[in-house]
Amino acid sequence: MSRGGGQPSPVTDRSGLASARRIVVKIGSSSLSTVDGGLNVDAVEALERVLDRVITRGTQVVLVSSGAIAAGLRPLGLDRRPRDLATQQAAAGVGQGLLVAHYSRAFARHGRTVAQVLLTADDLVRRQHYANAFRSLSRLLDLGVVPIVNENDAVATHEIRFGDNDRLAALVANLVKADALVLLSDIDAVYDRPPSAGGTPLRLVRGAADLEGVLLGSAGRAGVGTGGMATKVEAATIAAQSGIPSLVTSAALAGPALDAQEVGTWFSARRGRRPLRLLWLEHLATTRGRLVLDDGAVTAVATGRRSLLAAGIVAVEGAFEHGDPVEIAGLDGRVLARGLVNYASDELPEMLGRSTAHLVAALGPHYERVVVHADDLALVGAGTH
Ligand SMILES: Nc1ncnc2c1ncn2[C@@H]1O[C@H](COP(=O)(O)OP(=O)(O)O)[C@@H](O)[C@H]1O
Ligand SMILES: N[C@@H](CCC(=O)OP(=O)(O)O)C(=O)O
Repeated sequence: MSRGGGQPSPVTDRSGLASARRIVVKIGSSSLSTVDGGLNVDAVEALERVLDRVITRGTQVVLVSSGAIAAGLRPLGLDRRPRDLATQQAAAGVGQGLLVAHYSRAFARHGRTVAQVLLTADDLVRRQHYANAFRSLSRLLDLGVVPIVNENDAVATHEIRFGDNDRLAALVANLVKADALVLLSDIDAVYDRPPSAGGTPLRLVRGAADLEGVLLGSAGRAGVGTGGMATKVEAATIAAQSGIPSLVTSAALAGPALDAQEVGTWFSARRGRRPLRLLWLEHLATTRGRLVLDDGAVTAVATGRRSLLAAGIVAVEGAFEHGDPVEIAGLDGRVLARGLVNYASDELPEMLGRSTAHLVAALGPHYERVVVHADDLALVGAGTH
């Protein structure tokens, strides 16, 4: 889904943040937890003070807040983020309520109401679901409510999880047609190497070339954050592909950042933008298998942007159903695209390498000629600018 009417974001550099119409602000667990693992109520209140000021001057804010699992640790007697899914779900179930209770109290100090909005990946990629999520979030904003979004961790399974809220925030920014995405963490900027290795902050990222040689490490505080800087840069890239610029900075600098001061790392937006479904396919979908193509089919798909026909497929790997996401690779094993497949893995082997004329003769005139339609194909790295 593109931004409203395909209009580019009016925010082109940091200075635009001070007058943005609508922004998505994401805050990570590392900024919301105390050193000993509890929920940092001071941090919740500090963020509320900044956001209240921004909303008062006329910017609509959708807050994507992590911290459910972190907030659930202490009540469950856990001293670090659990590894297994069931305990993560339990911690999130306990922590999410506590987290939103703190936000409700904090925003009430300035007479504001918040709404908890829990999303799964499905809510953002299936057309009817995202229309629903868009309607709900838009209505909340129009009513002056601050939506507080998180992944629905208590029920999310490995298959359907975003796993990190950085990318969730980028998709939400696309969904609500935000002017900018602000990612708040425990570090003031993206550095050219992890902080343990020193390094210098990047001020501006215009595209992939500005990230060449940059080392993005894992989460800073063991047992709290999840994705580290890599998922923030990926989120900023997804947003850029949606025509939305991003700022990565620390929660401590949220005030100056939203007042458009020169802090953090600014990712400028790309001009063209891609539909939400293709962004999901390229960056988020869990693939179920792989189609291996001959060289001609690789060229047709990668260069010609053509649909994939059975004639160009030489092997099928994995077990998948009709409609599942699959990897599309060349004979050398390099993945060139991801796509939604029109056949199940057990239907394909007898079709491989056969021409369309042959298949029509064998399977009848109504058979689906295309194995992966061009509209359902996301070239890997295509959005890298
Ligand atoms: N190149 C880098 N630049 C900045 N931070 C980095 C880099 N590589 C790794 N990091 C780490 O990423 C951490 C932020 O990620 P994370 O802990 O997942 O934050 P959050 O909980 O806010 O999502 C920083 O504290 C830092 O230690
Ligand atoms: N949804 C999870 C957070 C996942 C996540 O991305 O955390 P973080 O890397 O701290 O932003 C939670 O609320 O605990």
